[in-house]
Amino acid sequence: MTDLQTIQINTANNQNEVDSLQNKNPRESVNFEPKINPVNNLNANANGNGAQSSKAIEISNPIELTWRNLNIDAFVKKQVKTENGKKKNVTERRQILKNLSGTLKPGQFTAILGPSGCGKTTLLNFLSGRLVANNMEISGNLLLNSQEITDIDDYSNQIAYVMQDDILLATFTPTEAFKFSADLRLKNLSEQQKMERVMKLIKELGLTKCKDTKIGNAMIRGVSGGERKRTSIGVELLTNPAMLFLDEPTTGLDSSTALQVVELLQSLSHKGVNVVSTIHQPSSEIFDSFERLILICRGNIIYQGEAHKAVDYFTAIGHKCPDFSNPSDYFMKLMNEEGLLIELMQKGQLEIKDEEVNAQFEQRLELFVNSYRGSDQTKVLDPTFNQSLQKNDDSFNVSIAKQFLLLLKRSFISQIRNPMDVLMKSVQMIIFAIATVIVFQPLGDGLSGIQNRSGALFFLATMNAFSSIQGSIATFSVERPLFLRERLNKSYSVGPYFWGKNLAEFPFHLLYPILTIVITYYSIGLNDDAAKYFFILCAAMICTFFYGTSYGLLISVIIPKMEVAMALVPVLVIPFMVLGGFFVNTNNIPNYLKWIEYVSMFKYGFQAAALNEFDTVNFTCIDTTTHQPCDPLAQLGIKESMGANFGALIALGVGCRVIAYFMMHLISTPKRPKLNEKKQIKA
Ligand SMILES: Nc1ncnc2c1ncn2[C@@H]1O[C@H](COP(=O)(O)OP(=O)(O)OP(=O)(O)O)[C@@H](O)[C@H]1O
Repeated sequence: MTDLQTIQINTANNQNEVDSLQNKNPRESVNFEPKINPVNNLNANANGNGAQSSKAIEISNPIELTWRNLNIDAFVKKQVKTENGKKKNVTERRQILKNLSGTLKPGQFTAILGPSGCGKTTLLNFLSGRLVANNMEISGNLLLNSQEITDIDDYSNQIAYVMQDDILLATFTPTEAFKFSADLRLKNLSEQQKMERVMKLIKELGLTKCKDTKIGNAMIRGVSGGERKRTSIGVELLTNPAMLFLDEPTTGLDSSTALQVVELLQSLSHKGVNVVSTIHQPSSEIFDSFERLILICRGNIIYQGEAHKAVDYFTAIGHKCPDFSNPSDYFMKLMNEEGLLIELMQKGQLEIKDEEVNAQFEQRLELFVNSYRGSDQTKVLDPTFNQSLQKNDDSFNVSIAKQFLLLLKRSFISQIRNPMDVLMKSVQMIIFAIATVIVFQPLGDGLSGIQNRSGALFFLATMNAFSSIQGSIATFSVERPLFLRERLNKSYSVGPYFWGKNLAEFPFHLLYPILTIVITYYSIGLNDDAAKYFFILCAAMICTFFYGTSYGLLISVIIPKMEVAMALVPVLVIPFMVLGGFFVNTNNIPNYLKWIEYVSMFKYGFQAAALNEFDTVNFTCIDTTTHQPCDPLAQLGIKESMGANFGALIALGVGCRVIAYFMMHLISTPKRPKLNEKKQIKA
């Protein structure tokens, strides 16, 4: 690498630096020397030495992102009263971002600040290609290295996004999380190169101390909040993105951890990454580490430029930040109606009305917007880079087969690393099985024998169906954010995830039903004429469990919130149970409810179990209606054969999984509003 290519970027306004970047071969990798590297300092502390680590982050194609006259409107429905006093639904256009122009340059750390609801997240999500909404209209121009583009998503392999919440697999360590991401996304590197990159990144991010500690969650004790955030950032840095977006990365962290994270972002920018972050309530130390600052107020930019010049700028327009106070706190007060109200009250205006405060705030905002538009800040927003960038090809990084193997392995490891989960479910099943033994043993003979056997078998089917549905909802609901994040990253396709997950969970889906039958079968005295009856009941309960997990998976894919899905379980399951052939004789079910009976996992599970049980057991009782020996199967109204019951359980289970698979596709490819596409809105 030539000296010219090893550049320290501080501000891209320096024309020499811009020229050198533009003239270099785009395929060649530039290793941006950090001006300061607090992460290495962190490292040095963690490792007890000051050795400089070699760099894992090398930016090959710097990205400069520019937007002009950007307007984002949302169409929202609201109710209004008509002249005759009636209520009417109308659709209102609400301006979220108002004619914004701006630029984000490589080698800079830009912070976006503004009060809640001002449009920070909307801007960040639009610029990163993550804006998801079907009620938005967007107009304006978007330029990437001076080239007009229509969709930033076409360049998503050069852009990374770190969400506000750290969505990581709790049972994995930072090393494993990085390695998994590297295996999926870095197909051109050998195993050794991938491992080297992972280890370098761990070092650069100051994660050496906790590299083999589980990431953890509320249930599993794991790494600290700051380490988790740095792991989240690291997972996105593995692909050497030229641009990094972060949504409120310091939220929920204590001040010193937040500062460490911001210092990490600063050091990344010094390596050439274009770092952009929304930040909530930065301390003055954090504010000092911003290079560029964008202040947004009610959808308008009111400051865009070097962060350290912001205080002087606002002083010049009549708003001096008091000495020794945090500039970001002061700006937040300026951009907030409540801030103005406090100001007015401090000046003795105690009786001021809300409308008056709002009017004064509007005046203040107008002053800010006009001053900004007339200032030098708007004169330096033109693009300065013109190095061409390659669009993504649509292929995944590794083959579908490799994705499947990696996801299968991860799912399996995640299951066995969660012994508490397996233990809790097993204990639950054991308790239910013991309860069955206590209640139903001995089963007896005659009419009561038939009743007890039917009851015991229906209880076994119910136990397996309920626990499988609830377990499946809990599993996917917890995994859902991770699945969505990885899908947004284009890490893998839905198929490998789906098959990997299903296959990894399969052994556990055998374990629970077998456990219940092993405990109950001989203890309560079910059909012991031949061993095959034991195995057939096991198979019937496994198929019931399979259908239950499939149905639970479908519920959890359709209903995003686990609490809601769990709360709805009784409504979504009890009808199947009531019409499952035990409580109501199948001959008595009205036609319009028959469809519930036909898809009931309780019905087929119970019927298969009953056919198995009553195949050979003879009862010493006489049916009072027919005056014939009792025929339990006829009494229960069972018409389907054993094969039909097994077939129905498997077919319905597969059906639910197929629908769940397509729903997974749907939820992980959300609709994004297109730039300059007019929206047809019904009045
Ligand atoms: N799809 C949408 N439909 C209607 N209004 C929306 C939509 N998305 C965002 N908004 C509104 O746009 C405004 C800006 O939202 P945004 O999430 O960008 O704010 P923010 O500055 O990030 O706020 P916070 O700091 O609280 O997250 C808010 O008033 C929000 O209610």
